[in-house]
Amino acid sequence: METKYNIGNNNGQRNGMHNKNKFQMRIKPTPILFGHKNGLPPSPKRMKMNGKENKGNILNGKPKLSIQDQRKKLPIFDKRNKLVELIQKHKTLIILGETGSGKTTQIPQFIYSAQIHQNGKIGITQPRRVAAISIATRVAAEIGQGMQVGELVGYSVRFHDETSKKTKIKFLTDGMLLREAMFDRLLMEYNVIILDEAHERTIHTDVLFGIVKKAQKVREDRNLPPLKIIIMSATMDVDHFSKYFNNCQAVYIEGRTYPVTMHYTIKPHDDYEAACVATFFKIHKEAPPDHDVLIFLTGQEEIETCANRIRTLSKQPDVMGPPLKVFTLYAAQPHSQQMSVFQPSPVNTRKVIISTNIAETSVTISGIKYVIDSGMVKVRTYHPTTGLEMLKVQKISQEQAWQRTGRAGRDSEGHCYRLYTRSQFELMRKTTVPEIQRANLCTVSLQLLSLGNIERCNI
Ligand SMILES: Nc1ncnc2c1ncn2[C@@H]1O[C@H](COP(=O)(O)OP(=O)(O)OP(=O)(O)O)[C@@H](O)[C@H]1O
Repeated sequence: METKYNIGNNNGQRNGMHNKNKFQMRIKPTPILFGHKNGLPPSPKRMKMNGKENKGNILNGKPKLSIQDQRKKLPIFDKRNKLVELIQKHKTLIILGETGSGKTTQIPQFIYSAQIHQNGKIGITQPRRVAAISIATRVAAEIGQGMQVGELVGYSVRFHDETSKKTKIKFLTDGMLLREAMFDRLLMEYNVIILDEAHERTIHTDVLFGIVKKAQKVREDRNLPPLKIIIMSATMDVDHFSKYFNNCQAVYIEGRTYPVTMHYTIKPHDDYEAACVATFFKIHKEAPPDHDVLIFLTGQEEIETCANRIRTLSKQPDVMGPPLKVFTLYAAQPHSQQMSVFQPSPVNTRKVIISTNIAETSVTISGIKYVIDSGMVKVRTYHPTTGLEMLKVQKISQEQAWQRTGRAGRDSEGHCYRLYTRSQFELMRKTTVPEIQRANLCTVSLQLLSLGNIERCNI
């Protein structure tokens, strides 16, 4: 089952890519085999079973279920009572569940319905604003009854606060919670704090681990309302986190929503941008029009170049495929442009989104059937000797690869094309280097200083 393909003319490409052969690539669809312990993706057997269960719920590749029925189909839904019981029992809990199993959208609602928050707020952190806003919007829609974001469910991201006195379920970026902690280090507004996507190990989340742990202890010592802490991810190192939180309990939610078929390249190749374009056109030629595509690249320039190539090539007479809408997604874009990727594409039109790792975790973009993973990411690195901060393009970790895969298979079965070989994947780091080990710590040190968490600081 090998497919060889090439696409035509590639005018205007970067890096001297004027050779048609550069667009040739062989992709071998290979079912992936994984043993599973720490929240890594499921075995093919289980994926198949889930596929069977869910097949009848798809219409032209899109779910035909009501939003409430979609909730009920999530793997997490029938574990609700057990989860509520565990959350009630433990002051700190780690929850692991496969991507798309329903952790982020459902657990805050379970806590709210069971009144575990005791009229305080439930705060759920996200590493990125796009995720915080889109999830708050989804949860408000799930609660329904004409619920608007900013009422019971709200969000707070830099320069934008969409909450009110009524807000009990508040999604916020980890940076915003850190900022709130500078004004109230015991975080008294919240009775439950969920630190989501813990595997990302952003500086803000790492610092928050310490802040919430301390706030919990001080509140306990002073007989103040208790603070419950929940740490969540699909791909984290449970033992490590459990040890940090005094050997707290961890629970694993089995099952994913829809199966994702994995495809690895047979041979390594050295131009991932060209490979992304070639893979996209293979899909574009063969897949039904309502099957949308998400491509992971590293940064703005690369993404815009790739978007322009796709737009240009799609207009060529010898390129087959339905009408196309090309979107880009990266941090420097205005908010409205970022959120436009969530708009459904017109009937019989394919949507392709080319994104940085903004779309890597937490985000559900309805209609995405295919993920193309370049295997690369741009990261901020700090050189202590020169004092310079640089953006460096490097290979992703296995954790990140699984998160990218998890952007497909959320509202129907999906495919993930990894533009690296299986052995290259196996050579990748298992986990991502925590940002705190590679970034400039000046800002965060000052924040901690203002919190009184650093007693002497020789900067
Ligand atoms: N905006 C949305 N539109 C359509 N479906 C959505 C949306 N948000 C969530 N869903 C559905 O809810 C499911 C659960 O999403 P949720 O974000 O809770 O999963 P998760 O377990 O937190 O995943 P991850 O670990 O990838 O963040 C998705 O797989 C999808 O089926």
